Amino acid sequence: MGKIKSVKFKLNTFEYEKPFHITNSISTKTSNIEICIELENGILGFGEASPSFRVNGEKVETLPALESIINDMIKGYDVKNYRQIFDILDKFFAFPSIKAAVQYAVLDALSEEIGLPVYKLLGGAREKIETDKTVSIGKIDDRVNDAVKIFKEGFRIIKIKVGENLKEDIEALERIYEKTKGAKYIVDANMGYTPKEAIIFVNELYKKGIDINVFEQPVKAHDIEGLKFVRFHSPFPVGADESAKTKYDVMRLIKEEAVDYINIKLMKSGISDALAIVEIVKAANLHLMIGCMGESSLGINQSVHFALGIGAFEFHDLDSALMIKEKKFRGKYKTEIPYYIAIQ
Ligand SMILES: C[C@H](N)C(=O)N[C@H](CCC(=O)O)C(=O)O
Ligand SMILES: [Mg+2]
Repeated sequence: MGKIKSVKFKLNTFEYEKPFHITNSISTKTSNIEICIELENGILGFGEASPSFRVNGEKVETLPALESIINDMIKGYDVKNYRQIFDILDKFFAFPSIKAAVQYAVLDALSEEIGLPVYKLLGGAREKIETDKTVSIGKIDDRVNDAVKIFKEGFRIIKIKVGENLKEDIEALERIYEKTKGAKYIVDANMGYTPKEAIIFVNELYKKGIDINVFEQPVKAHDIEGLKFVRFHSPFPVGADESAKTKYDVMRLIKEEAVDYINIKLMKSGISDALAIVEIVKAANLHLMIGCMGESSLGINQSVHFALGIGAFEFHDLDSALMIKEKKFRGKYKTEIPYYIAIQ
């Protein structure tokens, strides 16, 4: 029987290879909750929550308290009826990373039970996706060296963090562009600019002939008017990340015509809202990318299967597992830089 017998939580901490510096935040480690669902027939399903206090107000230390509550609420449900379980987990909207990880563990257990990979359960749209890799904020020389290293490693989409110093950001972009011609760029300000600074930034780059594929979250999460202002004064597409957590956020962003791209992260939305957001964004004829927080390979596995299954994303920013020290790779996919490839 595919009925849930137990749900177990385990705290795992991973060190970043080097400090991960984005606007107003420097991380040296990431602490995640591993979820293991055991079915009555002994089958196991795994997921991982990588909570973000910065984005969702989730503190990792508080999350183990949910273990017994979630057990009480979903024990005895059959994973074949996973929509019933998703509806229950939707009530944990204040803990989106836990919602994501438990929802994924349910799909993983079902996948093991019926012998079909999760990406096939979700639609099997693609066999391969391309990821970017990220350059942190830092001294200009370090940012350029990091970008060149990433390019030489074989990545052709480079994510560049900006937002703490407009002048240095412009210089960094100019020098990175000179050394990585042929690459595509996602530039992420993580809410660091005012709307006016954001416009100066993109127009300076445009004048220098630098093309940006997505200008992600230039301004504060709740400044929807500011986002719209940037969108309509920017030569490049503008994306929402911190502004786009739930399907309701995304409906508002579309209504306000505030962005071109939505960055879906399972850690902000869970699987259930992420599925809804995909359809809403497609219906609005806008663009989708998928991103991550500080997931290890166990958590990135979730987004890889989601992206392969759904096949709707123009960009995949799924590099956190490439940025941390991990003893054992836990993904059910293959990595051939810059690609993540399905395994049957
Ligand atoms: C790691 C990924 N490339 C990334 O940049 N994610 C950030 C958020 C990460 C975090 O807050 O821990 C983003 O897209 O803003
Ligand atoms: Mg972002």
